[in-house]
Amino acid sequence: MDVKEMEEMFENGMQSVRMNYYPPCPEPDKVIGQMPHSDGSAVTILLQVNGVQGLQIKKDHGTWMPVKFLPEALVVNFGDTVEVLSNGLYKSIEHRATVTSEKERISVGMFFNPNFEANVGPSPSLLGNQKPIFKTISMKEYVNGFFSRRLQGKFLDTMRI
Ligand SMILES: O=C(O)CCC(=O)C(=O)O
Ligand SMILES: [Fe+2]
Repeated sequence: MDVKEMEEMFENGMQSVRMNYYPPCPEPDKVIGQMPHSDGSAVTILLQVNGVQGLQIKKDHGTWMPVKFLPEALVVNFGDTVEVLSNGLYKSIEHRATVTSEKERISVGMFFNPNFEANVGPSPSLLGNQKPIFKTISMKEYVNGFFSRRLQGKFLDTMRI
């Protein structure tokens, strides 16, 4: 991606944090900590605070795979913004959080986003002569759209052409 284009988009970018507390549940199979979703961010960095496993990612065939907890490690994933920017080349991973019957679980997600002057759409410098598969919308519309729906599935599906 053209450096200038990236700088314009991400300089003074919006960062946000979500702190998740999942209490234990006597019947963990009947509940979900966090619904399946992909993040709206460009990049997410997740800290699993207290060593309890619970994050799962959706693999190609729709099967849920646990992400092994590694002490002192961060989990890094792409969100919808990178999938849109790359015109679908890099996928935002769908994930969910499960709970256990024994112990609470705590995680902290840091979300790295474009600034509010930016537009979110396929990057002109990456696109070349490919056909864009996503619409371009303002970051304000993107954030409003993302947060006015349930955290479920992939928000970028609403941007497909
Ligand atoms: O708790 C986790 O492991 C995942 C949290 C998450 O997906 C989020 O906050 O967006
Ligand atoms: Fe997430």
